[in-house]
Amino acid sequence: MYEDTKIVENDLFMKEFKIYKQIKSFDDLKKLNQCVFLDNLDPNLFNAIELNLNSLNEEDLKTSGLRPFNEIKCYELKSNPGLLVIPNPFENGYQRFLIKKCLYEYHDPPNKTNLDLHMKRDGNLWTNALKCQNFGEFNKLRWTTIGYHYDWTNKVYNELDYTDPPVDVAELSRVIAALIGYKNYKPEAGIINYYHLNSTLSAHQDHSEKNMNAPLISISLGSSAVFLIGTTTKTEKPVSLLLRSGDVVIMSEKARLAYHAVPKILADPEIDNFFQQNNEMCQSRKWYVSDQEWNNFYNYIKINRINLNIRQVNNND
Ligand SMILES: O=C(O)CCC(=O)C(=O)O
Ligand SMILES: [Fe+2]
Repeated sequence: MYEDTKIVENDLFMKEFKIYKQIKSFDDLKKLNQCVFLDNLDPNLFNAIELNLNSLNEEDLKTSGLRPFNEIKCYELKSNPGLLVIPNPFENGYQRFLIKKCLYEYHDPPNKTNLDLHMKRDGNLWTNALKCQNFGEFNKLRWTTIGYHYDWTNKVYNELDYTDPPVDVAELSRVIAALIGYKNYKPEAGIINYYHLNSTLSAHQDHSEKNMNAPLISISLGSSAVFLIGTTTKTEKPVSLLLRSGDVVIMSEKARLAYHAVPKILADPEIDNFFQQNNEMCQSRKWYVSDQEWNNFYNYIKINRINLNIRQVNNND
């Protein structure tokens, strides 16, 4: 999925990728003055998209850790129709839970990780990480697959290699899909990407899914990423978006097959803001993560990024 070795003449996507890869800090990024920050969207670049509760009710949003309906905003990038962004729609504190799940649980067998390609598991990866300085082998974790496990060699989803996606991820993605009008969305596969500050993800299209009509839903957690979103050709200059913890990107319709990439991960000077929780309100929620428990997850996530990427693979009957 991630390899796109096609050499293209006049590759403007690559040109941008190289510019952003060299950036060292948030200040550098701001000086460049080209990357779109989602907290202050330029109406010349984005259209507001009307969300719809459709078959949902406020309670469905609440159980998925989302804010009340009227507080969730969605925008479409005018230059790339179908590319939607939902700037952090989560309740305060809910991101702690998602991060905990990605670090502690979602990589457990039968889910697969890149580490399984060359080592046998010996207990839970995160429990082992905490016994080591600086998380030890856990730093080598690059991806976990859920649902239909992706076969990276043959670039297909393996029909026979399926485990139900985690319920919280499945429910959350169904709710997000419904809000943008996809009432029958089936979250059938997912990739959880784990990035260090010097990781990159090169330009690619996600075209292994049989179903190209269902949107691809992507949730950013932890450190920030410069995300490049282009069109179906690399000869067009991509737009760069800064994705911060909690931001949701949706690739739908014409943007479903757009080239995209992550040239840069940056430690976010405002990262603490995304994980604050109102303890009185949150303690009753099933997703509550106490400050004490949060500490180790926080130490990892302040210098790493997690991306949860959910797809429908098959066509609806
Ligand atoms: O990390 C991201 O934001 C994008 C990940 C991605 O494109 C993928 O997993 O296919
Ligand atoms: Fe992708």
